[in-house]
Amino acid sequence: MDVVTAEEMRAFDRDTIERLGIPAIALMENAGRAIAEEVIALCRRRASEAGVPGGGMWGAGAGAAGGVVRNSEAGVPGSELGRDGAGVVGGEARHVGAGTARGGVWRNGAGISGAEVKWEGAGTTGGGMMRDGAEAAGDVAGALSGRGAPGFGADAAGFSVGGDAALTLAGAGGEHWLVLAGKGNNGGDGLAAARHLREAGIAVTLVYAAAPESLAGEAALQRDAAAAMGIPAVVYGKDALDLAACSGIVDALLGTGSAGAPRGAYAELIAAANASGRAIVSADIPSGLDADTGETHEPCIHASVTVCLAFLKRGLLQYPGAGAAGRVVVRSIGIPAALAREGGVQVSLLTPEVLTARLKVDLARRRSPEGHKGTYGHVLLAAGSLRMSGAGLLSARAALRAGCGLVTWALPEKLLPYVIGSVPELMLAPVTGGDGEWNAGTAAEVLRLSTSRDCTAIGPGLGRFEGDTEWLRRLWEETEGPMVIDADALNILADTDYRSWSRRHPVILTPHPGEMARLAGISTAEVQRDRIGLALSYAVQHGVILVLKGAHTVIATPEGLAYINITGHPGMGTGGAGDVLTGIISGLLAQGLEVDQAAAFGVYLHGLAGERAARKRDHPAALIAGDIIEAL
Ligand SMILES: NC(=O)C1=CN([C@@H]2O[C@H](COP(=O)(O)OP(=O)(O)OC[C@H]3O[C@@H](n4cnc5c(N)ncnc54)[C@H](OP(=O)(O)O)[C@@H]3O)[C@@H](O)[C@H]2O)[C@@H](O)CC1
Ligand SMILES: [K+]
Repeated sequence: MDVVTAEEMRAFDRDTIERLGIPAIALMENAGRAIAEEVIALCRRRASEAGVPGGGMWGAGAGAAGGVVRNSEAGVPGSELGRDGAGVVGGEARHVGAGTARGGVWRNGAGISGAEVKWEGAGTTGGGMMRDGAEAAGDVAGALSGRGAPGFGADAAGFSVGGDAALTLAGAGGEHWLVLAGKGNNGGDGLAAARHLREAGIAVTLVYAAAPESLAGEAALQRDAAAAMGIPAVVYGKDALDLAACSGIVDALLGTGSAGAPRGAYAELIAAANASGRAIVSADIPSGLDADTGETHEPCIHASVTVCLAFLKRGLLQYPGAGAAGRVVVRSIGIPAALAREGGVQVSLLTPEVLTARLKVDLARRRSPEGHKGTYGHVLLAAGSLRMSGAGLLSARAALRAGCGLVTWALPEKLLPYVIGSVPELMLAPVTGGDGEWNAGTAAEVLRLSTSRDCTAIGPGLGRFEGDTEWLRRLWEETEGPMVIDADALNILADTDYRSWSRRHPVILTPHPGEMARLAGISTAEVQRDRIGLALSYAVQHGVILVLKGAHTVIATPEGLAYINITGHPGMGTGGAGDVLTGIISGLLAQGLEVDQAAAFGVYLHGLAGERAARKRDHPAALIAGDIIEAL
């Protein structure tokens, strides 16, 4: 699934309209319909959660409306893993559930679902929508075909008629939605949605943020169509308005054309919508969100559902924006997906589909029936010091669990008596250093050890020492095969301009945001401001694969491509989890995966294992790094 910037989105809009000749109003109509369908799906979900058959939530719905958000924020029903309920819903997700542990998360509603998920069926969030829809359609067909009447079996009925299930809501009369419309095309999308909601029997009131006369182009056409249908409208600041007096709110104030913090009436409406406690469905992005960076301006809509149009926007994957978007549904509006490929979109969501189709990873990790330990590669790990020997142990064990044939752990010799036997499958290679710390003189020993190894991982628990820059420089320039650099080895790099160092083989850097800040010479807050943008520019400028860890880890390549991972959960913020990731990536490299494959697949597997491990605990916070290894 492609992830775009606002500028890329505008180019694809233009291309579709001008080159393919699809009228802009057709795209807006499709957008409006998609938004209306998701509003109706939300009404159905909360009705079924409240045990009200078919809807009719108005009144009792006040609590339930807010409840969709509050419950998922508390991890219920969003996920037993305590995620914030922010998921991404989209077509490729249908590959997710099949045969992977991801299905478990998915069932809890914190995963990916989407338009196409409807075909996937039971056990998914989207499947819930479809079940409702299918039943509705079936009811109509059943009634019309005479099913149930004596002498007419279902198969005997030769004629049936289905309804427009996704735009049908039983008990719609109990709903009243406000559509907050800005004066741009985002507002136009909301106005188109209002007509479909009205058609479904839902009471709708339009709330214009600006004078309706200020709307232009397609948005003005939508304004006139809504008026011609007699949909009631108020103008903010002119007419009386109580945002709490409704069962839900469509946020169509600002989309990808917005710039900076919401101003004037827009800001006031956003604040009032958030304060209303009602469920909010955002058109394209929550108003107040920076569509590219994920920064949330003050104020920014806190949506229950965001109906993202055509392509996933970067800002919906980056925190805090990802937290403000709620459940994200990516809906097609008639802009061909191929435009993203042709347009050179750099960023993809790391789905199983992307792993197999774009990165050519064998998710099944098939092993040769005649394979032996030599077939699956040998990792050399230079890690651990007296006070941080556990980091080395975790990395080494994770590499073994990731499936490599052999791991040799090079460690200061004083550690040997303490770690010997703790992982019997490991080979230990003590290097000189009486005090349990690394020293500059060990470079030659590590180099000797590395000659017959498939990859080298350096850093977990390494510590800093006199002459460490020259030590790392030698390993960087002289080790054969790919290299993974983590933890203190990253801090060594941060203290020098290593771009002048020569290297014939690829390197993967795995910084957490603090290490990234040191590498890039900026603050951690600046790193987090636009993780995707920073990871991409750093990877390209430094010629490395960069794994920027944290919520939604970014994997960026020197060729300027990035993958955003959404497996994992906040319980994985625990000491040693990064050491485990280094081990997994190294273990995959040793098995012959290319650096981009090993980095992306490693991050993905690490998150999945974290999810599996957390499910075995009473609470995800109880997770420790060793649990992740055992869940691999
Ligand atoms: N054919 C297409 O293009 C398609 C577009 N689509 C949809 O259109 C959306 C993009 O539409 P858009 O480009 O019209 O911009 P949009 O987000 O509605 O806002 C612009 C308006 O907001 C105003 N404004 C800006 N910043 C502001 C602020 N901070 N605070 C207050 N006001 C601010 C600005 O006013 P100005 O400052 O110029 O006076 C301007 O009037 C996109 O997200 C998707 O939903 C889809 O349907 C697919 C087809
Ligand atoms: K919006």
